[in-house]
Amino acid sequence: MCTSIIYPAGDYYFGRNLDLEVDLGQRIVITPRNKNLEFREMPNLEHHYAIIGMSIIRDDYPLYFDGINEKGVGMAGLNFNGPAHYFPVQQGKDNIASFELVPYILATASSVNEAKKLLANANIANLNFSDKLQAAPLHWIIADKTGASITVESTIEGLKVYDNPVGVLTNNPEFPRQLVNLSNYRGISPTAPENTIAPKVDLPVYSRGFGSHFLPGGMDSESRFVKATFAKMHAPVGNSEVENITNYFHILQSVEQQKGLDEIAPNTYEYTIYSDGSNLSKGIFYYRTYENSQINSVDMHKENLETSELITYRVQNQQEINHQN
Ligand SMILES: C[C@H](CCC(=O)NCCS(=O)(=O)O)[C@H]1CC[C@H]2[C@@H]3[C@H](O)C[C@@H]4C[C@H](O)CC[C@]4(C)[C@H]3C[C@H](O)[C@]12C
Repeated sequence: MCTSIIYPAGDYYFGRNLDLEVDLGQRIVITPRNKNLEFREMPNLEHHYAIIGMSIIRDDYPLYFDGINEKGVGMAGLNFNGPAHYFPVQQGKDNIASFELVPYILATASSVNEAKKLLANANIANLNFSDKLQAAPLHWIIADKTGASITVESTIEGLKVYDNPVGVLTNNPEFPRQLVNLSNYRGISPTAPENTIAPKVDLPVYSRGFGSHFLPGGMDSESRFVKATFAKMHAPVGNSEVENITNYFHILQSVEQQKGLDEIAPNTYEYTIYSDGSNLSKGIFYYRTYENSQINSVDMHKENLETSELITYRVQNQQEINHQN
């Protein structure tokens, strides 16, 4: 499972938890402005916005899981197994393969509004990157540095682009159903509720945190959607970049998957392989991993973005304990 959020704190911070049972060997990849990006059914992009994010590289192509661009647009692909449906190439449409969608949008959109325009005539084409890397069933969240956010879902009914008023995405079911389900938790609150069930009976508030007594805590997608929304909506705004990115990771940790809790096959468990988040205005990419709780960062603007070759950083996966004696 995965969870993606946009967190407002003066600047906006965007990223995700990547939950899976295997580490795919991803790296932090910067696609500079002059890296020729090829698309199966669309014209090549020789010059475009620079991108930074988590990705694997195959045949010199960045297969981004999530990322942001230099204009402050962020995008993440999350599993959508079941409802996801991609279509044959269609004449008269902008045919984009699912694995091309993140690089395509981030290379060309400077805002969520521009992304919407690009998607207006899009068809997510059922093309595989290769026999080994077949199309993954995904849906996507796109957000920008103004705080705008949309969800993109290609189902049997066609391509849907929804405004995302909570700035959260997890997995199944379809996005409108996640919002309907959220209504069930209208009463969840950081403060203790009034006794409305039996006002004349003394029902003591015997514990702190009463307002979130009915907050779901499961690993499933609906539970994470509700919990991440609650955590995000009530997260404080810090006074510095460090405070803000610290708050940001606390939100994602509220829906982190610990090893051993989500068995997807005998003795095989899904877990939060990495969490990442970027300051959309500053172009700084932060991440932690399951093994390394320290927050690491890569600033895209410290690289020469006018170049034409992919730039990669190894994911720091080693835990460094600060031994104090
Ligand atoms: C599995 C990842 C999503 C994590 C997630 O949502 N897990 C929830 C599982 S579930 O709901 O509980 O079943 C997705 C996110 C981005 C995906 C990758 C990117 O789309 C880039 C390429 C695309 C290729 O077509 C397939 C390999 C791949 C490298 C994808 C592998 C995999 O599907 C990734 C890594």
